[in-house]
Amino acid sequence: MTPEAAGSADDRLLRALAHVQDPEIRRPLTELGMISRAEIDGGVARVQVKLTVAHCPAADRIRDDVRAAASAAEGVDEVELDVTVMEPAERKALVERLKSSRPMQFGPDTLTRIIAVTSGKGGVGKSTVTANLAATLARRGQRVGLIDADVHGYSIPAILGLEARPTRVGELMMPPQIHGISVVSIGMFVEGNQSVSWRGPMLHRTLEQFLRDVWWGDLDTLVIDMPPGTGDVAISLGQLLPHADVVVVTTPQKSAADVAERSALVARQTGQRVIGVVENMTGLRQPDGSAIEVFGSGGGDEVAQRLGVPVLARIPLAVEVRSGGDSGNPVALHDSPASQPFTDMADALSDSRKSMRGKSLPFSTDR
Ligand SMILES: Nc1ncnc2c1ncn2[C@@H]1O[C@H](COP(=O)(O)OP(=O)(O)OP(=O)(O)O)[C@@H](O)[C@H]1O
Repeated sequence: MTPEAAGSADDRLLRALAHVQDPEIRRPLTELGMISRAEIDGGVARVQVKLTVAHCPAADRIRDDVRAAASAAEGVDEVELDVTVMEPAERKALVERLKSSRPMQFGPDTLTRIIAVTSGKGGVGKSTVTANLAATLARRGQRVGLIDADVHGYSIPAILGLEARPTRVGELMMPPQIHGISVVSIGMFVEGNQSVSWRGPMLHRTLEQFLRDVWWGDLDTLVIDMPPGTGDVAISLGQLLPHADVVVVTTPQKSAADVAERSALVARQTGQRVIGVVENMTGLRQPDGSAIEVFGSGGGDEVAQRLGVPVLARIPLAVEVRSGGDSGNPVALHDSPASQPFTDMADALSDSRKSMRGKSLPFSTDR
């Protein structure tokens, strides 16, 4: 007899249900108090599920997963499922439990790798690079979170084809998921296509909330799309996440190198570790194999050299990269020549992680 099959029928049913996770909270329903009844009576499994909130976007998935798990339990021929919603006091108790189980989600000893993607100026493809990096890591089976902190140019939801907003469970926010990535964007908190004109303290509080009140679950990597430049958000995130790794995106244009270097220096001043440069919009490949250097050449090397870090990847201009972002299906979701540079970037980041472990770095401000 397998351990699963041991014990009373009700115990067996409960153990089978313990494999079902809440897709947003990413913990077993049994642990979250979401299974309020589980019994087997003459081959009929009667299960009561309590959703955390009414209109829970994950309700259908939870219902299907519970039904499948209960059906698979030994001695079950039929499943009767009753789906209700937690009482406010039950929800409050759950939120308290969740909060106390992770007092500092991304504190200095977090196991989550934090990668902040920054650039000197706008329009160099920082959001495109960030979204495609997140998609590449998610395709590799990583649990990936993405914060779109680009206040004035929030474009991550559009690039990923995401319209949903976070679900509130008491004081916690459950981030919507798309392509296997949990996403929170400043754009999800403003109506329509309005611009955000918040001042520093308001931005700081919002970022703090993203890190504290959003339930990210256990992430392997948290990727952050920073606003271009050296403004309030860069400083706030430097203070909130001094242990983040920073990647600088630039075009090959030499004139872009100065501003790109400045954004990296701000990151360093807050103690963040600049780990490399990504050169985007490198050459436009022609059918004969040659490339037109639309934005010149050498910008990535120039920034990398000044900062003393490697060029992690060079991403050519490609119609597929642009159209993937326009259609909400980033190119990195599929294997193709245009998605290969993002694979290279993810490999280089993983190598940089390995080579950094246990090493002290040549910059006094780096950790
Ligand atoms: N490698 C590429 N090939 C083709 N088009 C690209 C490439 N990278 C980015 N783009 C396109 O360039 C435009 C700007 O990209 P994106 O919005 O990612 O830039 P950004 O640096 O995040 O800008 P901002 O900081 O102003 O929000 C988009 O239309 C995007 O599709």
